[in-house]
Amino acid sequence: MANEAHFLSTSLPFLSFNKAVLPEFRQSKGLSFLVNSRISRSKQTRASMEMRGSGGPMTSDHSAVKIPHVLTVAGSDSGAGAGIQADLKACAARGVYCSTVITAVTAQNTVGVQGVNIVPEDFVAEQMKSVLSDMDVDVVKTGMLPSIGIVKILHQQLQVYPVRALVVDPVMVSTSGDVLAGPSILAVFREELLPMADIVTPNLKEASALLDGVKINTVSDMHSAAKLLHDMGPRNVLVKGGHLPDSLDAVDVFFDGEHLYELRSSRIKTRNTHGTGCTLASCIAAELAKGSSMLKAVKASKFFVETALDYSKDISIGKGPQGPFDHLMNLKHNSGRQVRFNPSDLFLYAVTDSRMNRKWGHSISDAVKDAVQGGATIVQLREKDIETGDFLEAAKSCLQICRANGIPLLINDRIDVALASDADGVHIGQSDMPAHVARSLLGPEKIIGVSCKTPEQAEQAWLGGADYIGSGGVYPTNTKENNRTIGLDGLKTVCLASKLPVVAIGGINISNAHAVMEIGVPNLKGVAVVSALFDRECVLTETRKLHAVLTEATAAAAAAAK
Ligand SMILES: Cc1ncc(COP(=O)(O)OP(=O)(O)O)c(N)n1
Ligand SMILES: Cc1ncsc1CCOP(=O)(O)O
Ligand SMILES: [Mg+2]
Repeated sequence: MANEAHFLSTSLPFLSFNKAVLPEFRQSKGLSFLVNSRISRSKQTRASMEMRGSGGPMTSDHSAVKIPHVLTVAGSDSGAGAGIQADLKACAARGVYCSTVITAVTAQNTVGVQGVNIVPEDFVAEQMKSVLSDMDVDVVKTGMLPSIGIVKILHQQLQVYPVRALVVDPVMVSTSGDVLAGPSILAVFREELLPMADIVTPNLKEASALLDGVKINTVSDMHSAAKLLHDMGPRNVLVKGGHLPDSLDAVDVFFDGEHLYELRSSRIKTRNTHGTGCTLASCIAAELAKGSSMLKAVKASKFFVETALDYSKDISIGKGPQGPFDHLMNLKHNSGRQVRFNPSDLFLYAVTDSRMNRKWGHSISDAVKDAVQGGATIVQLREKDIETGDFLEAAKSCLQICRANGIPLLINDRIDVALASDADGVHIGQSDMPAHVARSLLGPEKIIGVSCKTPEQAEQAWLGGADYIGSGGVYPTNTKENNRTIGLDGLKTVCLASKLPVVAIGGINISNAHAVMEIGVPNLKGVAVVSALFDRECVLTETRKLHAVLTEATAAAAAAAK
C-alpha cells in the first residue's frame, strides 16, 4: 500500500502544462511533478470492478441503502477553502456522498494561487471512468476544467455513463483574481459544456466572459445575461451577483427558460468568502441528488452559504485577504460551548401561561417552583401579555429557582428578555427572527429551540444552529389560537426528518402522553405542556403525575426495543 500512496515525486514529469492554457497560469517556483503510479492503481481498480460485475458479495447485498451521490470534477485547493475540498465539505454538510475527479492540483492559500499543475487528460479520464463505471452517481458537478481536452473527456464520459443532472460552475478566475481557465477554453465551454448542463452558475465576471465581454453592472443586466446564457443551451442559469457594485443585498438571478427570479439574501460582511462559488454549486448538486427541484435546490443552497458565511464571519485562518469559511459551522457554533445542551432535558418540558396562573391565583415563580419540584426537566416562560419590565423580573426570579435545581430556563419569543436576564436560551417560532440570527445574537452557549411543523422547517432550524425543535400541535389545543394540528403522523414525519432532538407539543396531557412517546422515534425526547400543568389547581401534583406517565412510557419503549 505504501508505494501506491506515493503519488508525488520529483522524478518523472507526469504532464507538462497544456499548451493552450500555459500562458494563463502563473508559473510556480519548484513545482513538484506528479509521478505515474497508475499501473498498480488501475490494476487494483479493475480487479475490484470485475469482482462487483461478476455478482460478488457487493452486488448481492439486497439490504444495501442507497445514499445520494455527487461526483465533483474539479481542482484541488491546498488551502482547502475552495475546489475539491470545499465540494467534499459542502456535500458532507448536506448529508450526501461525494466522490472526486481531480483535474488540477493548485498550490494556494488565503493570499492567492502560487502554482497550478494540470492532471494529464488520460488520467482525468481514468479517474472519471473508475468512479462512473462502479458507483451509482446521481449528479456530476464541475469546477475547474483547465483544458479543452478535459472538457471533451467529460462530454464523452457522460455519454457513456449518463447521470441525473450536471451542475456546471464555470470556474475561470479564483477569488484572488488568479486565472484558472483562460480565454482559449471559452469556445469549448460554450459549445460543449453549457449545452450539457442542467444548471450553470457563473459569477458576474464569468457570465461576462462567456458573453464576449458584455458589461454586467445592474440587476437588469443580470436578467439579460441570464437569458443570453440560457440561449447557449443550459436548462437553467444562475447568475451570481455577489460582486455587484452598490448593492446592499446579495442578489442572484435565476432563469429556468420561462421565469426570471431575483433571489436576495443579506450581504454578510466578512473576509471569509473563499470557496463560496464551489460550495454553492456543490450544495445545489447535493440537493438535486436528494431529489429537490432546481429552484428549491438553488434556494436551499443560497441559504446554506449565507448561514455558513454568517457563522464564519469572525474566524481567522491564514494571513491573506480571502479566508475560507466553516462549512460544518462548528468552529463558532459548537466548540467553546461550555454548557452543552442535553436533549434529555426535553423529557418533561413545562411551558408557563400568565392567563392560567392568574385564573388559579398562582404567581409565575410559585408555578415554576411547583413544576420543578414535581419533576419538570426544563421550563419555558411563555408570557404573552405582560409588560417587558415584569417579564424581566419574572425571568430573573425563575432563573434563580431553575439554577438552584440544575434545570434550564428558556424564554419564549423574547431574545431581548433572554439576554437581559441571562436565561439559558429561547424558544422561537416560524414568524420570529431566523434561528441563525438568534444564534448570532445569543452566542454559542445559549439554547435555541424552534417550532417546526414540517421537515423543511426542521432542516432550516438545524442549519440555523438550533439545539432542538418543538413540533405540534400534536392534538387540538385551546392554549394557542389558530394552531394547525399535525397529529401523531405529522409529528413522526418531522421527527424522522429532523437532525435535532424533538419535543412534542399541543394538547398533551396524562391521558395521551403515553401514545405520543409510543411513536417510537429515537429523537423524540419528551413532551411540552401548558394547560396539563398550569391550568390546574395543584401544579405540583399534576407535574408528578405526568412525570410518572412519561417514565412508564419510556421504560415500556426501552423494553419493546430489546
Ligand atoms: C417547546 C415549544 N414548542 C413550540 C412552541 C410554540 O412556539 P411558537 O410557534 O413561537 O408559538 P408561541 O408559543 O410563541 O405562541 C413553544 N412555545 N414551545
Ligand atoms: C405553544 C404551543 N405551540 C404549539 S401548540 C401550543 C400550546 C400547547 O399548550 P397545551 O399544552 O395547553 O395544549
Ligand atoms: Mg413564538
